[in-house]
Amino acid sequence: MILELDCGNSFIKWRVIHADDAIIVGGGIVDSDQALIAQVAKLPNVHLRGARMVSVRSEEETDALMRAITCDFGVIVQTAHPATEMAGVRNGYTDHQRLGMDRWLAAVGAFHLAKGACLVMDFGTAAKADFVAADGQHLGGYICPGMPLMRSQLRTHTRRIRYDDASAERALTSLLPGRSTVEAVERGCVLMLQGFARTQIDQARALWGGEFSIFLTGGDAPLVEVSAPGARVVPDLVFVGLAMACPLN
Ligand SMILES: Nc1ncnc2c1ncn2[C@@H]1O[C@H](COP(=O)(O)OP(=O)(O)OP(=O)(O)O)[C@@H](O)[C@H]1O
Ligand SMILES: CC(C)(CO)[C@@H](O)C(=O)NCCC(=O)O
Ligand SMILES: [K+]
Repeated sequence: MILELDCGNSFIKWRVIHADDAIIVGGGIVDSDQALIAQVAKLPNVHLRGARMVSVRSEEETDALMRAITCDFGVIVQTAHPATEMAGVRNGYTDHQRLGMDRWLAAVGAFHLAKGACLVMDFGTAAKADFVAADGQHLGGYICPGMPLMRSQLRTHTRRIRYDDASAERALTSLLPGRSTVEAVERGCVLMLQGFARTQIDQARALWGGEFSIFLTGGDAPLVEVSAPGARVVPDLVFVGLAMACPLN
């Protein structure tokens, strides 16, 4: 079995898969290294043969997690590294090392699945869009605050915006004009994300006409699905690219 890890800025997504057929044995989302180790250790009958990881955290944090996994589960952790080219995709950044590895792996994974031009949008702590042309050229992309960052900026920098997580969730049963603070903020931020998605799709259409695939990933992808008709929602898109970057067989 193989342990796969996607370390984002707020959460670590993990799963354990069978080495030969990639059948998923278990997985989850945790907010700390300790919680990750505890959850993986709780899975029954797990015999890890290896581990692979993508991280957008600092080198120190990434190394600490790698060491903890090696220490607790006895496997070496392979990490994905920046590349100028992989699986037919050419990195479009002037300095390829600067492109976030989560974006790169999602783009490579999407191009592998689409076998053609694709627009990849990832809605996590940050919202990201990346463009890969039909010939595999990555054209670059966009980064803006995602739902958690927009919401926390408003809460932090205003005095009268205060509400709890439970009311935030209730506020999103509709997107009509908000009639309370929580509704106004939560719905306003969702409309920002949806507007971001629509603008990216317009841009893809201007570049490629109708000939492209749209991929949505990240924890908040469901919030923008209605704005991207025909998009493929692939929650584990980064893992698709990760398996290509770190083959363990
Ligand atoms: N089970 C879940 N656990 C945690 N967050 C979730 C879950 N389901 C949906 N979300 C939402 O997903 C968002 C976080 O997305 P994601 O886990 O993709 O972020 P991240 O990987 O930490 O960020 P980034 O990829 O930008 O570094 C949060 O806004 C959260 O509300
Ligand atoms: C944008 C984030 C934070 C999203 O996780 C990550 O991809 C990252 O740290 N990227 C480096 C900056 C860049 O991609 O240009
Ligand atoms: K991520």
